[in-house]
Amino acid sequence: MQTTPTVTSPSSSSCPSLFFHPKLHNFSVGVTVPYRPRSMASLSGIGLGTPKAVMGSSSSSSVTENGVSTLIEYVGKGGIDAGDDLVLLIHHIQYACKRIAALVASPFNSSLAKQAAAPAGGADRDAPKPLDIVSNEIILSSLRNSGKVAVMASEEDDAPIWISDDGPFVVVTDPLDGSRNIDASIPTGTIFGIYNRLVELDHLPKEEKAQLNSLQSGTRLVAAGYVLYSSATIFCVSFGSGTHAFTLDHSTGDFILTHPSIKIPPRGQIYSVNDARYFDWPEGLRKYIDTIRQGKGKHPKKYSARYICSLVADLHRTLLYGGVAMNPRDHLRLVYEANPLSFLVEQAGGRGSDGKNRILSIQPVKLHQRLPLFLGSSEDMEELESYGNVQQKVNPGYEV
Ligand SMILES: O=P(O)(O)OC[C@H]1O[C@](O)(COP(=O)(O)O)[C@@H](O)[C@@H]1O
Repeated sequence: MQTTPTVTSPSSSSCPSLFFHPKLHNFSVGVTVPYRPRSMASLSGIGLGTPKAVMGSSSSSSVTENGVSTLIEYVGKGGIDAGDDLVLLIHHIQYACKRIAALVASPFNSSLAKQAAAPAGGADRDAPKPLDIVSNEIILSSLRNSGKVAVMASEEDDAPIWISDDGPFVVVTDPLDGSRNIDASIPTGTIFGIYNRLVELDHLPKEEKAQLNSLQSGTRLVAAGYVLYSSATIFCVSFGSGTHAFTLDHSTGDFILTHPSIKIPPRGQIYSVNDARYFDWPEGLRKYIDTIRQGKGKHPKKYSARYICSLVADLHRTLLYGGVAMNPRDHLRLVYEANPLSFLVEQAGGRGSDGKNRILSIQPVKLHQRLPLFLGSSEDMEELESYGNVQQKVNPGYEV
């Protein structure tokens, strides 16, 4: 029998002391404490410009006199002023993600990374691993502690969990994506999307309103983000005005704005797909990949392949370098993977599609709905879709 490791609440003394915790630091909404880096020397030369240059013209400055902005300053009153409720929620999400970052990197948790016990009839490559379950518990406890969440819908739970009647937000999440490769220290990530609670559904039974609140269309996202656990821990987020990435400064426990207003290049030179599946692909997708590999597409350069097999990591690279990241079979989930990531890509100037339709305009009908996913540079996406038949219908199930 598989035992689920217990997760202590963030307020317990087992929290790594390195990390900022709202309760321990007497966090109170509305009070903005300017970030004071411990050592400015360690921050010089990281490419942070003047406040205006850092924030772009559409946002008010969220950068302190030191020229450095933390995630919390960015969302707070000195920055985009996302509202006290959302600031508090983001505070708790970033705290949870710092705990997950510590967990996936810890030498003491290698047993947690192992595959879940194989069920009778063979191993299920999609079965949750203990680290998935612990990460889910970490996120859930942070959302509960925020007091700002009505419902959490997670990849790891069969149904959404109703948390609080008066929480203003709904959170959808994949707590630890890419965990199948974690034994080899491959990058992993947390994905989340935030919606407003639909107050018009308040009168419904909990189960029903939990479900309907979680099935909101991606066009209604208030914010979305991912946290990449890799050589750096990166919190990439959008509140509907650009996509911005913050890198964890391990010396202070703060996420520092390092990639303001990310603009995905309109055209890249990289495609990202599991091309061992080539012979299960439809004609259109084969032709597209064959064409760009040979430099015979609209961009007269030979494309390179990169595939980590970890969605957050593959998307992060695509956002920065351009190109297209895809999983053409019905594998990735609309609600807590495709929608939040498409929101981020669109906010960076790119596109998210199932090969035919814009992801954000697809109405979810069930929580764990799967679909083909294509994310990337606008020109690459347009060229890909022009091949028509790019969705992989053959889905035999793959062992690895
Ligand atoms: O086996 P495929 O089709 O290459 O799928 C790999 C994809 O599956 C994922 O591991 C997600 O699958 P899970 O949500 O089941 O963990 C992604 O991180 C990765 O991009």
